[in-house]
Amino acid sequence: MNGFPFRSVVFDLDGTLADTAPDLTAALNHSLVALGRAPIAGEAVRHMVGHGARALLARGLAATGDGSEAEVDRGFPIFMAFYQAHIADHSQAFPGVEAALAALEAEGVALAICTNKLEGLARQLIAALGWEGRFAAVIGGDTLAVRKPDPAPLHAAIAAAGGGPAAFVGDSITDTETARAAGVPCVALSFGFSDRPPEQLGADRLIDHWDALLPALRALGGGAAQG
Ligand SMILES: O=C(O)COP(=O)(O)O
Ligand SMILES: [Mg+2]
Repeated sequence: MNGFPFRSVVFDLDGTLADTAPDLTAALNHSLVALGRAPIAGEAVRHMVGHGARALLARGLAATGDGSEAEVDRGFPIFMAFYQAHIADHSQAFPGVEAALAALEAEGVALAICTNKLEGLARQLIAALGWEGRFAAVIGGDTLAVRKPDPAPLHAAIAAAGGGPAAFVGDSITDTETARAAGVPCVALSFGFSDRPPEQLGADRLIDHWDALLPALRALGGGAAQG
């Protein structure tokens, strides 16, 4: 056992490891315009992310008119084709991510991802950001039969990373609810895509920059962290 309190740390993807809002916004607006809708401002789209591509499209369609399943079915292939072709045109890691991941690796901590992004899209994005092979597990929204806030995907990510003590790092209420349901301590970022004030996420620790992650994890300790 190393001196670090956690053996594995699991990360959310959109709004946590990477600012993917510009490319998600472009894909959503491409789809909306193709269906004869008005585009939506990027700032509004940010807060619609976190439940997967279909949910983002459903929210965008509902905000601009008919949000029925039939409309989502119509728009989904349009969204997917565009997003897959432009998944990392503008998406990038948040400042400090690389240094924090390297510092955790230097502590011998295993890294994993638990996202509601479709696993295929998550893997495509991870490769585009140069992170292929860096994460012991990538659990997406369609990897299991359930997705966040169900605790199963987080448990699966922790198990694939070699087990606990584990902590989860995310940006949304979905992430903090997932962590609570899983009995895993949670650090939330204040600068992600949350649709509510970050102080209301109910995280064990809230950080304003990735530079603060390791001190927050150390302060959090491993006592309650069973994966
Ligand atoms: O909504 C998505 O595409 C996924 O979002 P997440 O990575 O924050 O879970
Ligand atoms: Mg997120």
